[in-house]
Amino acid sequence: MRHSRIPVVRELQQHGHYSVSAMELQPSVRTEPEPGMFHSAGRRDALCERDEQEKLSGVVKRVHRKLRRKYIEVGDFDKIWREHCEDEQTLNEYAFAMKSLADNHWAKKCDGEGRIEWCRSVCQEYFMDGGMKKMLEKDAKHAAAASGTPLNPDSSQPSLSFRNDKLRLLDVGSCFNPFLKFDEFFTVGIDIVPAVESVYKCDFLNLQLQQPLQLASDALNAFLRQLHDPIETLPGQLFHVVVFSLLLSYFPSPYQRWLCCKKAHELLTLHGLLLIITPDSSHQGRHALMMRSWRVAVESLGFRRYKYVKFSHMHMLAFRKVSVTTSSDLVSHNYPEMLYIPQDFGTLEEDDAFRDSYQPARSDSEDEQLARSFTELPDVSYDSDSGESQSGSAPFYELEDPILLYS
Ligand SMILES: C[S@@+](CC[C@H](N)C(=O)[O-])C[C@H]1O[C@@H](n2cnc3c(N)ncnc32)[C@H](O)[C@@H]1O
Repeated sequence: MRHSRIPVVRELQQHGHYSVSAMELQPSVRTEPEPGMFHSAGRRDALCERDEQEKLSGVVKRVHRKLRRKYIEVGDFDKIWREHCEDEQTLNEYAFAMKSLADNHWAKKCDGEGRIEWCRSVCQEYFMDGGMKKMLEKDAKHAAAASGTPLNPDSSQPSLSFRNDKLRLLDVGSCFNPFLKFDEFFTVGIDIVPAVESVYKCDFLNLQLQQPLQLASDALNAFLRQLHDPIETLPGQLFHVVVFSLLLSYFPSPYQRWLCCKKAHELLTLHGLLLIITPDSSHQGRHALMMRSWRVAVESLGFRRYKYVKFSHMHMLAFRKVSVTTSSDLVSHNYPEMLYIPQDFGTLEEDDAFRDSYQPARSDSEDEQLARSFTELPDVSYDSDSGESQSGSAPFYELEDPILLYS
């Protein structure tokens, strides 16, 4: 067997996909099951699997928690991040755990909630099945109505055809390159710690952006084929899709999340899509204000929301790039701070995507009760949503203090 240059893969090769013991995980705090509890080998297997899943998600959650704690204690994110990126053992354990969760647990039980499939279907609908055209028509109508001029029929026609062309997709925090298997994408997966060889090593926070290449699509694809590992620079306006799947909540500071969204804007072609998946097991209405706040922050960068869906453990958001330049005015608005998550305030909320799947966040009846108590109100501004979006729409006011937004 060829031994990989990637430590995580080497470990997988040496110990097999299921072995977590080699990772020197912290001992599990679960109590042993009562004798006679096992009614069948199947149940015993299920318990073993559950224990292992718990250990793996524990590794992931501990890394997130440690970063947050350090950020609160030290404050200097650059210093903390540098130290974090140098801590190879922790990073390798994390990548191993994440890949094992995806391969051996989420894939079997659909616990990952089909986030990758969701991204794929949004791209299909938007780029291939007329979604983008519909949005551009809607934009043109609004622009005409706002300016009081007649509608120009050419203004809504996208000049791009994706039927025969692959979509260039950048998967940031790719870990195990889940998009590689789809033919419609020319996938570039990047991660601070790749768990598979096809992912390039790259710290997105420190990625340098260059002037866009003025090249035809074939030449841009050729450019991507000859990328070298590690990636330290990329030209702007290169990708049709940028994916942040479970990435933003990794960072302890809202500013880092905002920086990532700003970079995504620069890396996307006009009309390209930014797909954000962020964990949250609570009912849709519970963090509706937070999601409204995210929307304002991301839209301030030159995006417009295209879709929003709440899965039981995640929010799924799609934003389309509607202007080449970023309009965000950092001085008079607090946009970066708007990309907050509950954990920023030292709450005990878990990283919900890594919650042990057998512990529901809330019972169904509690969920229903909450859903009933949540009143739908109309959106405050022009909404480019395709109609599929089902966000809870509490009235949103731009506040300077994100803590107020959260309360
Ligand atoms: C929770 S995992 C998500 C993995 C995968 N996207 C998924 O949905 O299963 C977050 C990933 O982001 C990576 N990551 C964190 N910060 C990063 C950065 N600055 N640049 C690139 N990758 C980063 C981590 O190493 C980790 O693999």
